[in-house]
Formats: sequence, C-alpha cells, structure tokens
Amino acid sequence: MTHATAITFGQLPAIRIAAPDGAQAIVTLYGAHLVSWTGADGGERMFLSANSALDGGKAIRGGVPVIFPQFAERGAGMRHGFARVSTWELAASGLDGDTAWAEFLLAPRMLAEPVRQAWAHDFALLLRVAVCANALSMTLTVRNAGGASFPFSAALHTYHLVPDVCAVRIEGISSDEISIIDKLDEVYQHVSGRATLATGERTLLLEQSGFLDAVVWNPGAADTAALADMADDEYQRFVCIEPALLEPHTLAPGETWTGTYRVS
Ligand SMILES: O=P(O)(O)OC[C@H]1O[C@@H](O)[C@H](O)[C@@H](O)[C@@H]1O
Repeated sequence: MTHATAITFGQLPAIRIAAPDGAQAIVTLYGAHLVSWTGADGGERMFLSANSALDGGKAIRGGVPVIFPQFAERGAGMRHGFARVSTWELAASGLDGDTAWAEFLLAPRMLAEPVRQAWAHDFALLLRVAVCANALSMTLTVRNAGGASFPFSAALHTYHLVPDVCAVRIEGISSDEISIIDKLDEVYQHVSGRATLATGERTLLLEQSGFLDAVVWNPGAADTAALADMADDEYQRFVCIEPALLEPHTLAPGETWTGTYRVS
C-alpha cells in the first residue's frame, strides 16, 4: 500500500494516509478536514456525524475542522472562518521511517472570489497530518506572504469519538477535572499544552504548542436537536477538545506562526 492515496469520501476528493504499521487517516481536500483516524490497533478515534454534509456544500460535522482566520463569531467574518469550507491542495506526502504524512496547502488563489475579497490578505496555510502507531500529529503553519500585517485566530476543532460522553474525564486543561453533565462550551486560556482524555475506552494524551488555549464543547441534547447535521442522540458519542489560538495573533510580512498538536 502506498503512503498517500487519492480516494473519494462521500462525494469529496480525499487522501488516505497510511503508515506501514496500519495507522491511517483520511483527509478531504475540502477543508483539509481529517474525517477519520484509526490507530495501528485498528480502532476509529474520530467522531463523524451520520448526518454530515459530505458534498462540499457545508462544513463537515465531525473529525477535525481547521478553524482560520476567525474563531466562532469572534470577528466580522465567516463563523469559524473560511478554511473549513475552502478546497485545499495536496502539496506533498511521504514516509519518514514508520510515519506516513501529507501536507495540504491553502492560498488566496484557491478561495472563492467573495471569500478572497472579504479577507484580502496574502497568506499561505499549510496543514501537515502524520500518523504512526497510535499517534496522530497535526501541524498548522500560517505564513504572511504579503506586504501588510494581518491578525488571525486558529483552532483544530477535534471531535474525539467516545463510547459515552458521560464517562469522559479530561485532566490538565483546567485545575479541576472536566466531565460532561450536559451542554458544555468552555474556553480555557493559556493552558499548559498537555492534557489527558479518558474516553471510557482508552486514555489519550493531548499535546499542543503554539496554540495557547483550549476549547471544550459538547452541545448536549437540546442544542443537538437544533443542529440539522447531527442526529439527536449523537452528542453522546463525542467531545470536542480544540487546541486554539483565540486572541488574534498579528503576523508581520514574511513571518510564520506554527501550531502543533499530537494525540497519542
Ligand atoms: O456549528 P459550528 O459552527 O461548527 O460550531 C460548533 C461549536 O464550535 C465550538 O468551537 C464553539 O465553542 C461552539 O460555540 C460552537 O457551537
């Protein structure tokens, strides 16, 4: 099996990244959206809603949406930014030892015209996705390719698959252990960058750098009922823990910012 294969996921062109040990990830070019991650042990680790659009008409509900250049409604632009609803390109792929990886690129020339006009900055976004054994690494790089500074926020909005959200325990993000009783939508600023997620099935180590903050989200029953792209009981099967850079970071011309994230 080659390490990066072009496939179709739903109706979307996608890349399957496969390591020799069996670890795999699938990333759609729409959004550079990781929609599946299986460890070498074969277990799926990402939630994807059964009701998600997979046709490029609406952001995918599940997996790892790339949030850029705006978080949620903290700004005048598109909710959670345009990166998750834009079509990226596969820039490169390879195998480093046992690790299979692929890099995805988004640049202004690839944006829909109204989107490009609404955020008229010259940038390059690069997302590197790598898998090996039971670890997933994602690195997001933002480069200012233009002549003027711009501010941005970013996040990797990870939907971790869990057997039962009530059994979830998260440590290392807040001074108290986090559990989910009902709806939770909480921002944690300046986190340590090292946390654990006990899913009830396994304990994952979550490591982040560059991303200074974390957001924990589960919509609970009431908000899920209002989400057209999520089945009513699906909130029970995921928790979002999102490495995030919430306070807009200003990049000068020629500068780059890098956020790293590893789940193992
Ligand atoms: O429905 P969206 O745009 O994908 O957003 C989902 C959630 O994303 C989270 O990051 C926000 O904190 C929530 O407030 C929001 O509801």
